[in-house]
Amino acid sequence: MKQMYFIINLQAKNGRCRKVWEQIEQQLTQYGTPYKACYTEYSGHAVELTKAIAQEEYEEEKTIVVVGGDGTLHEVVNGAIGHSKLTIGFIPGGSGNDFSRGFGIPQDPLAALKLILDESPKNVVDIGRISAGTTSHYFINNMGVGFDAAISDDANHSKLKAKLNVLSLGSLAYAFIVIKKLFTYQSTDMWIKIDEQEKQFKQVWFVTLANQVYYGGGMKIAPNASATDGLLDVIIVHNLSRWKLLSVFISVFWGGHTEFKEVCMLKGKKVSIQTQKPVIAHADGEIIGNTPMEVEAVCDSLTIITGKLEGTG
Ligand SMILES: Nc1ncnc2c1ncn2[C@@H]1O[C@H](COP(=O)(O)OP(=O)(O)OP(=O)(O)O)[C@@H](O)[C@H]1O
Repeated sequence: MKQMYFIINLQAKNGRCRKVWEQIEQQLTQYGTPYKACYTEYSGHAVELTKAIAQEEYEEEKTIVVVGGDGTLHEVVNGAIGHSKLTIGFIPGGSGNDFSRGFGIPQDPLAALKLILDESPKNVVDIGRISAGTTSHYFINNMGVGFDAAISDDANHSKLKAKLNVLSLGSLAYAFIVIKKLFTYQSTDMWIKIDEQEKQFKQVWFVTLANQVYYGGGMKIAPNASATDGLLDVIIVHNLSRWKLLSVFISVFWGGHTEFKEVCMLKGKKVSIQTQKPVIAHADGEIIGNTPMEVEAVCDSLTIITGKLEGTG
């Protein structure tokens, strides 16, 4: 039988992931399912735990189930790269949970566990590789440069958001951060090369490279993205006033932003982003540094347990 490991971030969703894990633990005990539980103790720990599990001496394939948010999954993906005997499952326990939306995983923790225990379809999916200088970084959902990364940066450090999260009002704090950034963020010119085509874009607010449809907690940033097409969807928002940017940002919730002439929707395998001055970037909502960056869709690199994938017909 496959060895099953759980990597759990009890701090996800401001500590409310603990309740999710308690439910899962209870169910596993009821089923008599053997497993090992590993708890993350600090930021970056899930990368180390994943690498250690991958290297454990055990002949059979292993399944690592993440119980937490997209940030914890992001770390597990980065630890799992290059280990072909690992399969990854996910039980949503975070605030955003965009991965579960895009990869057809139920939001209900027990239903997500059932999907894993039923040996549901395993899909080999694409991921994105970001190269900046000598370092490489991987993402499963999306990466972004500019306004949205600046918002993620503020949100990750916001004391107000942490306090309001406890009262389930985290999105109020997020809206406050968006408005603040709307008045302070400075757009910049960028040179974006997609496969062999290079183009200069004036006053770019943000560029998102998406492997799946959702980001920012349910926003349909890339309605046509697919994690199995070998390509990244490239969304460039440029040359518009602060007020129009707000309309674009709001319309992303239902995918209406694609109708704006200032929103350029492209697809490609290799994308290079150069900017007039260094611009902050995120991968799956985690800040990873500044431009310039080279990004590539890496095919067939990760095996995950999913529901029905969007964009696969
Ligand atoms: N024990 C810990 N203490 C503090 N931070 C931790 C701990 N374990 C993991 N982390 C960090 O917590 C951050 C947020 O976790 P995660 O993304 O899983 O939850 P979330 O932010 O609530 O969900 P989402 O990303 O879906 O919105 C991650 O960047 C991770 O590195």
